[in-house]
Parts: sequence; structure tokens; C-alpha cells
Amino acid sequence: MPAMSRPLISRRAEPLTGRAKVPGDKSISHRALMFGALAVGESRIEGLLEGDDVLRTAQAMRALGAEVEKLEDGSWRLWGRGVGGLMEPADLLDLGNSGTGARLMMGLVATHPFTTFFTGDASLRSRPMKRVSEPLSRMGAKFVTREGGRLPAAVVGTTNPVPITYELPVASAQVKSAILLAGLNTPGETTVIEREATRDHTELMLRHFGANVTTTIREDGARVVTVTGFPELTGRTVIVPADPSSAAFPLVAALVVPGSTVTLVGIGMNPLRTGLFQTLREMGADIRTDNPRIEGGEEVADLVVTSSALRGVDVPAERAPSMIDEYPILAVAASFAAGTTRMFGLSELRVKESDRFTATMNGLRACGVEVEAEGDTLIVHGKGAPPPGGATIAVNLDHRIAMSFLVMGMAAAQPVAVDDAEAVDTSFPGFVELMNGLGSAIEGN
Ligand SMILES: O=C(O)C1=C[C@@H](OP(=O)(O)O)[C@@H](O)[C@H](O)C1
Ligand SMILES: C=C(OP(=O)(O)O)C(=O)O
Repeated sequence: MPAMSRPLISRRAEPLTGRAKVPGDKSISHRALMFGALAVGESRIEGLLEGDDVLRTAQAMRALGAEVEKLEDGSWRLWGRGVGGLMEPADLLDLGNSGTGARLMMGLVATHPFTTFFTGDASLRSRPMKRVSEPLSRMGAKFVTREGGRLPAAVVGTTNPVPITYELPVASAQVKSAILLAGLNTPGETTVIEREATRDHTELMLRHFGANVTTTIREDGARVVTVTGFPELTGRTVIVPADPSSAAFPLVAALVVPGSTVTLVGIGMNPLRTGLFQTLREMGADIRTDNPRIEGGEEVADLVVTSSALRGVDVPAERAPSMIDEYPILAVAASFAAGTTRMFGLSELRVKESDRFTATMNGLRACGVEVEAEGDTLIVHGKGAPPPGGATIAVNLDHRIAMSFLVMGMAAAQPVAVDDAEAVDTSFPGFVELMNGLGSAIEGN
């Protein structure tokens, strides 16, 4: 928990110009630490995101017995324990603000024969965990949780894991990953079926470490992902691309601040993560993809973004998993666009670090934007002009809400403030310095 709050205010920016490298991908960073801890021998990670969420995972993997060492900025070395070789942690694992850290690790320990206690900050303690405890219980683990399946929770790992086939009731890469990770120390084949494709970093990276993970497409289009138990994972090098979810903030900023051109280098372009870029292009955004290449097994590219007149569009529900963390910043972009943007299928936004559906709607309204909610659809009416701004937004421990409204302030008629930007460090340490380096005017308030 932050000891003190960090209020910030974002005033009208100069045209944003220059090249910037946003920090490493958060999803890939968590997984690199976890899989390195499970592999036999040494693993190296280059470009690790050193944000609070990922540092908590590094600490937790140490508590589970792996050697985890920072060499220099972004460059880490691990010495793993082998599949099934994790040790009972002597104390609570505190995953801070991180749903990914908590849920994936619950999967990892569910099939180890010891008990692990999990907790987190006020945000994480309010988030639903039944979505993982339910399938992991079917594999044999036992859970003692607070009311509603919330943290703190104890996971009593099973000595006798049972493989399952599980069809995901919600589109969630975290739930999919938790089950696949539990399946590593389980005999036979563990299968997860997802009707909507979610980010596949677990599948890609497990294969990179030597696991047998197959993905097939069922007749109805669902993806069937199967991991074979007891693989021999061996130490590897992971090169972490820049996080497309973090790139979203300078990218939208460059679109809405007139006269801007910004180059964002080495951005992860995994097709299951690029829904925002597609949507913004449909809105008329000038985003050029330069120098596409493969780095460390992941697609990356440089994005050259030039400020653009945007127009409202419909964003279909099927696209939600590929841009799930980007809706708050998309809604900010939509408030500058000419016409109405309808974002369908946003139920999962209500269970993130905060209720992002409500936070986005209320924040935009406070900034003078006309917004409506119809069930799980968020509707933003843009005027094709800068919205009024002039509000202070309550962040409620949600990094993406803080960054989205600071971007709003860069081009709104009046400045926009946030009550506490401390949470930004969970995913984007150096956000203010990077943005101000491009020309924004964010300062303490
Ligand atoms: O697997 C992951 O790394 C993540 C999956 C998504 O969560 P859900 O699985 O809850 O959709 C996303 O919101 C989160 O930021 C990271
Ligand atoms: C939802 C997010 O992360 P997590 O679930 O890991 O807390 C996010 O980073 O927007």
C-alpha cells in the first residue's frame, strides 16, 4: 500500500514529438518469472517490466524457492526448481495490486503438496477469485477464502492432482493460465476450452520452455488448449517486448494533441493484444506500423502515430478480449471523436483493479463528456472537439484510470487532475517522465 498519495494534474500539452520506449509487457514479464522458476537450470530475462506488480511476482517466486536475481535494469537471472519442485512459502504471499500474479500463482501452487496463503492490496482483496478456485478445486486443491471467494485466501495444494477439461465461463487469460499451470504438475492432459480467444502468452512461452501445449480449433470455433503433465522445462532466455497496453497511453495522447508525431519502438504486436490499434484505425487514426520483426519469438513493430481527426465507431463485443485493458483510454479517445462510439460486451471491466466501467463513465461525465450505459455497453458521444475537462478523478488504486485521465488533460479545454497516481507504478514506472519528455505537462498537484 502506498504510504502517501500522489496527486497529479495534466495541463494542455505542447505538440508531442519524439521516440519513446514504453516498459516491458506485464503479462509476459509475470510469466517469464514464473516459468523460469519452474525450469531446470538458468533462465535469463531481458526487458522485464520492473513495475510493482511484476516485482511482487519476483518476490513470490523467491518465497517458493527459486533463485531470482536482478543483474541490471531489465536484465534478470533465474535458477528454477523444476516442475513440481516449488517449496512451501514460510509467510503470506502479498501480490499487491496484481490479479495476474495472484491468479496464475494460485494455479501453480494448487498442484503442489503444501499450503500457500495469498493476500493483496485493497483492490486485489475485492476482486473475484472463485473463477480460479472453482476449476482448481476440481483438480483436487482446497481453498479457504473470505466471503465471495475473495483474498486473503489459503490454497491447500493437492498431493493427488486430477486432470480436467474445463470450458471457461468468462473470457479470461488469467483463468485459462491458472488451470494450464496447475496442469503442469498433474498426470495426463489438462484442457481448457475458450469460446473467445484470449491472450496466448502462457501457451507460447510454455512451448518456448519445452512443454507440450497444443491448441486446436473446435467445429464451433472454440479454442481447445491442452497441456501434457510433467514436462521437462529447461532454462531459456525470454526477451520481453514493450507492452502494447502501456503504449496505448502515449499513442492516444499523440492522436488527440494537435500537431503531434510520436514513434513508439519495439511494441508487442501479438494479434490477441492489438484490438485497440485496429479500433483506432477504424476511427481514422494515423498509426503506421514500421519495421515489423520477430524478437524473442514475439511479433514486435515500431508504431508511428500522428494526430488525427477521429470519428465514432461501434466496437464489437468479440473484440473485447484483445483490448480488455484499453477501454478506459479508448473511451478518452472517443470523447474527442466526431460522433458516437459504442463499446459492447464490457462486463469484465467491472472486476478489474476498480470497476472500470463505472470509473470511466463517471470520470468522462465529470469532464463534461456525454456518456451513456446500456447494460454492458458504454456509449460515448464525442463532439469532434476537445471536451471541457476541468475535473479531479478518483483513481481508486487503478493505474489505467489514472493514466487515461492524465492523457485526457493533455488536450481537454481545462486541465484534468487525478487524486492519486501512485498505482501507475504497478504497470508503467516512469510514465510521467516519458510523457513529459514527449511534450506533456503533468506535474504534482
Ligand atoms: O493474463 C494476463 O496477463 C492478463 C489477462 C487479463 O485479465 P483477465 O484474464 O481477467 O481478462 C488482463 O486484464 C490483465 O491485465 C492481464
Ligand atoms: C487488469 C489488469 O491487471 P491485473 O488483472 O493483473 O491486476 C491491468 O493491468 O489492467
